[in-house]
Amino acid sequence: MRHLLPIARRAALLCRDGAANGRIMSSGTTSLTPDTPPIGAALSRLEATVRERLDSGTAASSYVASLAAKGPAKIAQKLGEEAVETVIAALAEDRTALAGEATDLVFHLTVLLAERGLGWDAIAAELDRRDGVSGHAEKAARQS
Ligand SMILES: N=c1c2ncn([C@@H]3O[C@H](COP(=O)(O)OP(=O)(O)OP(=O)(O)O)[C@@H](O)[C@H]3O)c2ncn1[C@@H]1O[C@H](COP(=O)(O)O)[C@@H](O)[C@H]1O
Repeated sequence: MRHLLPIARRAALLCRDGAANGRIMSSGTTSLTPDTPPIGAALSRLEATVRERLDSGTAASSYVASLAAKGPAKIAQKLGEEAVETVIAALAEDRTALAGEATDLVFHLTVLLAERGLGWDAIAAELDRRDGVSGHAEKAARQS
């Protein structure tokens, strides 16, 4: 179900299932599971595990190691597949599916970043650098 080919079937299932229940938070975002750890802690823990698997995991016992053994192009392909599935879930207005697919997406991005020698600290630094800079203003500065 997670491959690109059956996407139409998956989209139909997602549409049939309809919107999932979600708890609306004061920020306007939706939490499906209360009392979860901060995202930074979750990403750091995942990154540490992924790095350990890339360094010393075996394909037989580790999905990360088995994916890495197929090379960066395969990791990138999986990331692309998960991106498409995330879009499908979003358009199906199924929050549970969207959270699951977005998690798959973030997981595979973590693997790709780590395999390329990057970690979430680099992304955090770039987000921090961009903080408060309007996208419109940044684009206008680029064009002038
Ligand atoms: N978060 C995840 C995670 N999310 C998704 N997946 C796996 O990602 C794979 C992708 O899904 P697919 O259905 O597309 O996989 P597939 O059909 O086997 O893919 P291909 O045949 O196309 O390669 C599935 O095997 C999922 O189980 C994950 N595998 C691992 N993790 C984390 O990574 C850690 C290390 O995992 P291992 O390397 O397996 O020990 C785990 O402890 C988790 O924290």
